[in-house]
Amino acid sequence: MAKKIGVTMEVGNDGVAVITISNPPVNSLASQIISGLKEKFQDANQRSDVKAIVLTGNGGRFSGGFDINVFQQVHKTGDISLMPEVSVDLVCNLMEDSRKPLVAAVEGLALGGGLELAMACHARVAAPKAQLGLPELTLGIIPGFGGTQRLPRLVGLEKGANMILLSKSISSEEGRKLGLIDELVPPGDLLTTSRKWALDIALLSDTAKALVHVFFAQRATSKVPKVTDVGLKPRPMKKVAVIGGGLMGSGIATALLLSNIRVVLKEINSEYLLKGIKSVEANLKGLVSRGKLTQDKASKAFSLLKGVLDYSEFKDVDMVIEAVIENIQLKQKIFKEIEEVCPPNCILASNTSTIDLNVIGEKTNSKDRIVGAHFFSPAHLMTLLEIVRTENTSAQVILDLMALGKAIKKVPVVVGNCIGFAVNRTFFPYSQAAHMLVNLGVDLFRVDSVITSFGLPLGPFQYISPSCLVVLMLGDLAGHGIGIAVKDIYAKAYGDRMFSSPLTELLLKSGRNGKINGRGYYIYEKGSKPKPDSSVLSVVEESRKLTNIMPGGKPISVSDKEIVEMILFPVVNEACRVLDEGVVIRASDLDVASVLGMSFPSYRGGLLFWADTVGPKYIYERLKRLSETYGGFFKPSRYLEERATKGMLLSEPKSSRSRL
Ligand SMILES: CCCCCCCCCCCCC[C@H](O)CC(=O)SCCNC(=O)CCNC(=O)[C@H](O)C(C)(C)COP(=O)(O)OP(=O)(O)OC[C@H]1O[C@@H](n2cnc3c(N)ncnc32)[C@H](O)[C@@H]1OP(=O)(O)O
Repeated sequence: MAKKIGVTMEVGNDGVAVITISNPPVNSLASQIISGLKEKFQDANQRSDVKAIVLTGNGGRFSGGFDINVFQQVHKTGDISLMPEVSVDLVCNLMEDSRKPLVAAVEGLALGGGLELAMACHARVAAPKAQLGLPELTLGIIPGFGGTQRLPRLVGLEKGANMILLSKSISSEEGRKLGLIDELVPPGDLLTTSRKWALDIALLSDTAKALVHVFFAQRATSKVPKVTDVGLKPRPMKKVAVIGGGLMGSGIATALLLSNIRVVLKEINSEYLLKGIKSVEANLKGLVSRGKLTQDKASKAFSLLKGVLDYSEFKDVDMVIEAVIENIQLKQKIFKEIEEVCPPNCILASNTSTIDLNVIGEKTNSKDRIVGAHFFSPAHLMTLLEIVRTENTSAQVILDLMALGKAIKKVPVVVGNCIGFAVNRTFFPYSQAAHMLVNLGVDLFRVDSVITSFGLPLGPFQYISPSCLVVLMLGDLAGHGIGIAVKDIYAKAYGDRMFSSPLTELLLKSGRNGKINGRGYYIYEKGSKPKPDSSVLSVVEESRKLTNIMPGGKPISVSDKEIVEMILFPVVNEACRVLDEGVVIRASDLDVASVLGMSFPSYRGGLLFWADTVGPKYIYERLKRLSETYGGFFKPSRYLEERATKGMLLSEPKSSRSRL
């Protein structure tokens, strides 16, 4: 059968034009191939439906280089005009200067002009064991498609010169190591990966879309209807009192001091007060040692701190931030006291992450001044500040706290008052789902590994939601005793969709309280990475016996993708309820909060942006099937069902305004 010679172009639904060289057996660059390439590149650059271009060779070979027969003809005839003009108009103008990204998909071999064409592309994806080289000197010529310039820039001058002067080829594996090849994939994935690369370079990638979304979403958080658009001006916050010098209180105090705000730190006795002051000092020292703060600035900040054991310094404070333990009675007592001792316009804020603010302020007559200032631990480092408003909180107070948040380099996100507010409420199913999977027989270290591969910095068993008091079954980092303390509060509010696992209690009973005492699911030793503690598996087995949810007593078999879905889809589901109840002003606020508060990968755009890329319909159907198998924990929310069935995105604004 006559061999098919030519250059073809196919444009896929993804907008990628695949240009293929066909000239068996080595796809040598004969004159008609070169003219064909010129024509296709011009066409691809002109077509509006083409977003990016992939160049490849037919028959498992990219190209063996320029057609040596032409050289032979020139030798015979002396007619140099037989040499097609290629370097400038093809390689430079049409390829390197292409307005659209151009990726070479290299298989088999790319030699001489073949490799030179590949190097004129913006990136190169190769299959294993491809032969790459510039053997022109074996023909008595030098590389004429720009290879003498591009190869050394890609692999370094020494290696490049060596390859050219010795006509030495390398494999695509070595090319990957040297930077000549950008990604190595199996032959079957070559075109798919090359297309993705081409689109990524075109900045049409999901990653680019996600990060641009987060950029604008973060700026949108400063627009709060009826607060920032009614002509109010924020009042200066020169002196702030922090009640409670524990982990959160000392972190909050540090954040305030770093922005030159005078801080009065109150504790109940001198021992706790000294501890709190030492914690602030340690926070500042830590910043200095990490080069984030000069010693002078640290000393100046520390000089603005005053420790007290009573309210004598409260008479001229602009704001009080309560940061004591999550005890309702204690908080109510404190709020009653500060209402009496503070100026009448002083803002009365609580750092609570769990308790209803209306309950906290129950014994006061200052409902308009009560607000949540929910920091995330470590409070002097984490940038998210949830500003929790009740239906009584005044716009001025919200505006003042937003301004203070910005002044101390936080990203304030205004949210509504419910158990867990926005982030903690949304993410409480995160750890519970992980615990369910482990009780269903899935290896807990695998769960952590899958979730970190998805993009969260730590898995649910090592992770802690940064506010320290967030989700019911906390990871090692916060200490498991805390998680149990808030469990009942969540159970009361969201009991219909919770999974209760004895694993945390069993872990505590076995003397493992997480990083606090060096052992949790992992072993923590100073200076080394946490190591999975295989001895914890006996505790896991005990939990599995108690919950007895493994079908037929046998561990379930799930793929990594299913693990991600079983853990994050319930989180998306709860986010839908948060949207439905108007706890956030807009979906993108929750994206920002998920990224800054839970370290959800920003390159996925935040929780709801990611969910919309997965597709509400798919999420709804998966949760429906999971709820049929595993019960109400996965039951799709009304909002999700509605959006899925109407083909709407989760992030599309509700017709009715949020309750904020
Ligand atoms: C003299 C003119 C003066 C003017 C000079 C001005 C300079 C301006 C230059 C402009 C363009 C320059 C572009 C570039 O820089 C120059 C080049 O690309 S030169 C070519 C570089 N490539 C090579 O040297 C590769 C040579 N080929 C091989 O090494 C091997 O063939 C292979 C590719 C590794 C495959 O090996 P095998 O699988 O063993 O197969 P064979 O070797 O048997 O070959 C099969 C078959 O293909 C023919 N063939 C191979 N390569 C070419 C080729 N590049 N052009 C034409 N034909 C080629 C080979 O002859 C066999 O043919 P068959 O015998 O089956 O008919």
